[in-house]
Amino acid sequence: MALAATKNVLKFDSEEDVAVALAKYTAELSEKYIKEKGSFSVVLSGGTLIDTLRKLVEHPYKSSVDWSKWLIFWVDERVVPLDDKDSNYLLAVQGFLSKVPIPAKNIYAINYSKSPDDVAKDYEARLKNLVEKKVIPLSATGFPKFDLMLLGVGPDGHVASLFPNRPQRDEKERWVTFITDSPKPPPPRITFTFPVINSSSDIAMVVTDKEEAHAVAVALGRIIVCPTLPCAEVSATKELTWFLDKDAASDL
Ligand SMILES: O=C(O)[C@H](O)[C@@H](O)[C@H](O)[C@H](O)COP(=O)(O)O
Repeated sequence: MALAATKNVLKFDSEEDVAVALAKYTAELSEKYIKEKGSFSVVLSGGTLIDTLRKLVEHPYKSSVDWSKWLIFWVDERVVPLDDKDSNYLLAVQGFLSKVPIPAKNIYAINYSKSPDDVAKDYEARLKNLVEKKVIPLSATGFPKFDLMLLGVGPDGHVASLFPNRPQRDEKERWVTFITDSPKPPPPRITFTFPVINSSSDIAMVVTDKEEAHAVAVALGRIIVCPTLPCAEVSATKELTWFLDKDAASDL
């Protein structure tokens, strides 16, 4: 029988404390997974997460983490050129990836010059190829199993680009899907689906804003809404860890 995954809720006085704890957590998982399996697959989101990761590119982690073994993916991406101000790739390059020596071939940006549907299909095909080559393992659920996903939550309770009142949150077959009417701009995006997100080994939900306090309270079962919010549907196969500052935890 599979053991139930652990859920941790960590509350901190300030966003700065969240950043310190998130860097330590990520560096420790990096060491653990590289020891166990020779690589560390990390899935990024956009938004404030990249800034909250800032301590990871500072001493001591900048030199102690084995960046050569990291593989980088995006849980969601805006379908815009990679040098567009709205690109999650550009955000991550500027705030994180340009500061550490992750090999360029290990950074899986989208091929953006197609329709959103085709961009999603292309990203999914590339993931399938990595699974075939055993770069990314397949989970028992039949979906790829990433080591760590770093997710933010929107004020409306979205995660990745899975929004309330949009059908993408119910997708059960595709690994990567698309949206052309995202309520959060810009409208065209691709996103991992829940079966992929919930097949991850570890997930960190990083929330540092008062605006998201209601969504956090729903996700952690303190407030019930029907239907529930996408952020309440996230689960990990090993550990789901919430990193909250005082503001984000204020409705708990
Ligand atoms: O493309 C994006 O914008 C994101 O990936 C999105 O899912 C984000 O993580 C949340 O909207 C939280 O954003 P904040 O951290 O900025 O609140």
